[in-house]
Amino acid sequence: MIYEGKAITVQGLEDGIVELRFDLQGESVNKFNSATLSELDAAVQAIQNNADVKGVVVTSGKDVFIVGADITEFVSTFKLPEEDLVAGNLSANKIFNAFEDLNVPTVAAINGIALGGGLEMCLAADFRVMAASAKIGLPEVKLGIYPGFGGTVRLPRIIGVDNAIEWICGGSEQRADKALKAGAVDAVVADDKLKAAAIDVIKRAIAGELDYKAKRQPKLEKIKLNTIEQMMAFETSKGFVAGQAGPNYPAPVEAIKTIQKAANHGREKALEVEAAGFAKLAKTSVAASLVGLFLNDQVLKHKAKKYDKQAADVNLAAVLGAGIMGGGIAYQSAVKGTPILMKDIREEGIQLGLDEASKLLGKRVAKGRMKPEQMAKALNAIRPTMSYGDFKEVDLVVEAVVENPKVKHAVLAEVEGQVTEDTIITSNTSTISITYLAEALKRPENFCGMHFFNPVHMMPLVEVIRGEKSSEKAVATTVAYAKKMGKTPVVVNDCPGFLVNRVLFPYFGGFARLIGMGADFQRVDKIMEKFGWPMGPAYLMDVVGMDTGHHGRDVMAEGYPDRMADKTRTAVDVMYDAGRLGQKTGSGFYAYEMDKKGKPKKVVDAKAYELLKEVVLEQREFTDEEIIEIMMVPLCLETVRCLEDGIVESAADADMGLVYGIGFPPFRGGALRYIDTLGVAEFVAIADKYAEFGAMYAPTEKLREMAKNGQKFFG
Ligand SMILES: NC(=O)c1ccc[n+]([C@@H]2O[C@H](COP(=O)([O-])OP(=O)(O)OC[C@H]3O[C@@H](n4cnc5c(N)ncnc54)[C@H](O)[C@@H]3O)[C@@H](O)[C@H]2O)c1
Repeated sequence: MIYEGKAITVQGLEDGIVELRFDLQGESVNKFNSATLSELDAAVQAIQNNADVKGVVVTSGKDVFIVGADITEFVSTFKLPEEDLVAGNLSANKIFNAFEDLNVPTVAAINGIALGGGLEMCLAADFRVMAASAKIGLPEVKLGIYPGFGGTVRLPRIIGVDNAIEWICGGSEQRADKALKAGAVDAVVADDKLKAAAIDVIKRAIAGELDYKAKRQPKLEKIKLNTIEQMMAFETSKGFVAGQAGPNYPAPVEAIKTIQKAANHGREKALEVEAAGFAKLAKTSVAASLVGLFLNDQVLKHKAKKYDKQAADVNLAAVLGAGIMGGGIAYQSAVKGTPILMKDIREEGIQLGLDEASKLLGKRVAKGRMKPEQMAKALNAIRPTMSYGDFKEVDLVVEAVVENPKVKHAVLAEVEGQVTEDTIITSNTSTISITYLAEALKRPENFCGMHFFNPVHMMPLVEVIRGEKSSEKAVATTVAYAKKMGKTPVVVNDCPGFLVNRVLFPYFGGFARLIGMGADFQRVDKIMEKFGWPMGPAYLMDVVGMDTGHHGRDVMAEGYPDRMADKTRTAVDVMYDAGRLGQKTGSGFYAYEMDKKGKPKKVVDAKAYELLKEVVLEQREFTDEEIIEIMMVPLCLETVRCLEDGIVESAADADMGLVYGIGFPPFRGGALRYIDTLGVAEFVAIADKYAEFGAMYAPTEKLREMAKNGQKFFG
């Protein structure tokens, strides 16, 4: 054994060839944490000091090569001053350089996945052999940063600038065939031949058949493009990538600028350019938010896993109501492998649900993401019915009939009489209290909320709502079924609107207030879209449907009369009364025309402005910033209340619910992260500016305490 650490070992194989093996003790995958990096330093030195070594094969003892950096370490690292971050990257790079500069040939044997720092390790080797099933990539931009272990330097010098920009700015994983074609790897072999093939490459390099020094040289030099070629490559891609990423995600464009700035330098200087740009990105609030989001997602996955033990199997599900939601739920369940009965009381309802499912499946087939026979199988897994015939076999029911408490009470009691004593019954209600709905049931312990978002196949969130009497088994089974459907479940406690709608309605409340004070809804939409929302509030209301918004607002007003009951008629009342329900009726705040692809396209409609005059009570001037504040403060404060009231268990649950459920701008991390970014004290001061607007804008006592004590939601 030449070197033995907790993450890396180096030992002789045959004929002077050594194996440098990554195998992080106590973990299921290899990660490039700081301890592994120090071990790499020591391992490379041990190889340098051993005159018998003739070649190095880098392998992994796990199913994957290296999944990337240990992102949990980013939180504290990114808090360091910029110059310390630069110094940290440069000293890490010294280790990779020392490996690259070994006076013997090196090869990486890539199995499973090699991402981020994992791929950067491979790029520092002379040769790369890849298993056919493996994937490689540099996904750092997804965290608001770019590669910092030499990826922006080595990759363009290996696969060319255009390819490197595509890989780094897209952040996606590349399959072996694409990696080979781009020249990122030298060979692709069957998975079980990987190590043998890598050893063979090293033997040929030792024998002089393969010139490892010639292979190494371009990585040490400037990029081989002349001035005009460079301009073409960099300037064109900058425009394109900026357009794709949008102004709120700076990392991809910064990556291009870095490659460009370093293009005419050799390795050492180029790495300095990379480190400087990396440190700048690491200090942005975008990086903090996206890293936070990644870690919050891990927290949720971990929590959901804990429910596995108590969950019962769901081999057959049923959905009541084949409407917009019921059709979507049936599709999602079937596509992910759980057969489902779809019951409605109307024949045409069932047909609509089936049509929607086959349309979605057809799209997947057309995009090559599904084979026709898989489509047939999924369609067969949806069993339409107008009776309770097979309900004795059902493990879990999702009730998705109209949002009316009386109808829901009747339907829930009816279905309870048709299923077994163990069947879990859930409701997809958007706003009605689960504890209240449970009053219709003989076995309320078997009941909880399972709140999907529209469109079901696209939206990642499912709120699982624990009513007062819901058993852990009911919650656990629902969480497990949501996971099986490919969704991210967040468990919340019961209250009107649960987490997501409880928070969303105050946001609409802010919107109503703005309209009442004379703000132009189109301007509000534009500002909020620039802020990062997928659509502004007026457009969103049109998509959700004015009837849903109107009804939901009433339920919320009843639940939280102090802050959510409107004192005057609002823009939504006006639209609703005029029958302008939004996209579904062809007009709402906007009018809708069909574009060439048959999708509704919004256009300005003077009639809407005419109608709104009734609710415009004054004419105030607003800056863009004020509009953002008036919209965001109520949403953020309600999120704080949900946390304080124990509706959500943690800040991570709350923020992920908002990002996954209503498309809260991911680069802002969620409502609580947004407050942290502004500073709790600054946020409280902003809210206090609007004290005249009443309880919806009033910070809680606890938040004021946090502001006073300099506390944050995330450490
Ligand atoms: N549409 C959304 O954006 C959305 C989002 C989340 C949750 N929800 C909730 O999902 C539920 C359904 O909403 P939707 O938008 O799909 O409504 P929808 O009107 O499109 O569909 C309701 C369906 O239920 C059927 N139905 C009525 N009574 C029934 C009964 N006794 N048995 C079986 N079927 C019956 C109707 O025929 C209709 O097909 C509501 O509780 C709603 O609040 C809706």
